[in-house]
Formats: sequence, C-alpha cells, structure tokens
Amino acid sequence: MEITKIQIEELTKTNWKITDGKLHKLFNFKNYAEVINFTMKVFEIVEKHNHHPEIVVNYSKVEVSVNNHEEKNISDKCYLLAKDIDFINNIPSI
Ligand SMILES: C[C@H](O)[C@H](O)[C@H]1CNC2=NC(N)=NC(=O)C2=N1
Repeated sequence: MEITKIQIEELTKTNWKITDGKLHKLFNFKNYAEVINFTMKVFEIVEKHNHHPEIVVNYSKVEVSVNNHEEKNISDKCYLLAKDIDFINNIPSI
C-alpha cells in the first residue's frame, strides 16, 4: 500500500524528506563510533522488516534512503521502517 499524505506529514516532522521518489533522512553524530552504533542498530531492525534501505556511512553522518523497488514508490513498509529508525535514534536530527 502506498504511503498516505498523513504519514508523509508525520515523517516530515522528524526531518524525513522525499527526494528522487525515495524517503530520505540525514542523521548527524558526534563521531564515527556513534555512526557505527546507529548503523548496526539499523541493520538489526531492517532484517525484521525485510525492507532494506540504502545507507551511506560517513565519519559523522548516516544517510538513509528507502523506497519500494518493484513499484518504485514509497509504501507503508517504508513508513514503518522510517518510524522504527527514528525510534532507535531517539532524538530527531536537524
Ligand atoms: C522479496 C523481498 O521481500 C523483496 O524484494 C523486498 C526486500 N527488501 C526490500 N527493500 C526495499 N527497500 N524495497 C523493496 O522493495 C524490497 N523488497
């Protein structure tokens, strides 16, 4: 099922954006240790969701992008994954 406008509005409040047809968020951290800690937690929940985002890892930031591969759209699975990633990160990034 495709993501709803209400779900998009909700994710916008925690700085998720839609770029190139994907749900996208940049997470900032103090250092690489924090980056890896966060990324490992993301790997864990991704397997539970069976929905796999693109993850770009940098020294102090992690970029997460997700869409539905076949339909090339953003679905409720993307929404649920984004919510869970926010949950493990706890504090919304700028
Ligand atoms: C067969 C398998 O469940 C699907 O291909 C899943 C796996 N992980 C996925 N991850 C993402 N991001 N999009 C998908 O459409 C997708 N499809």
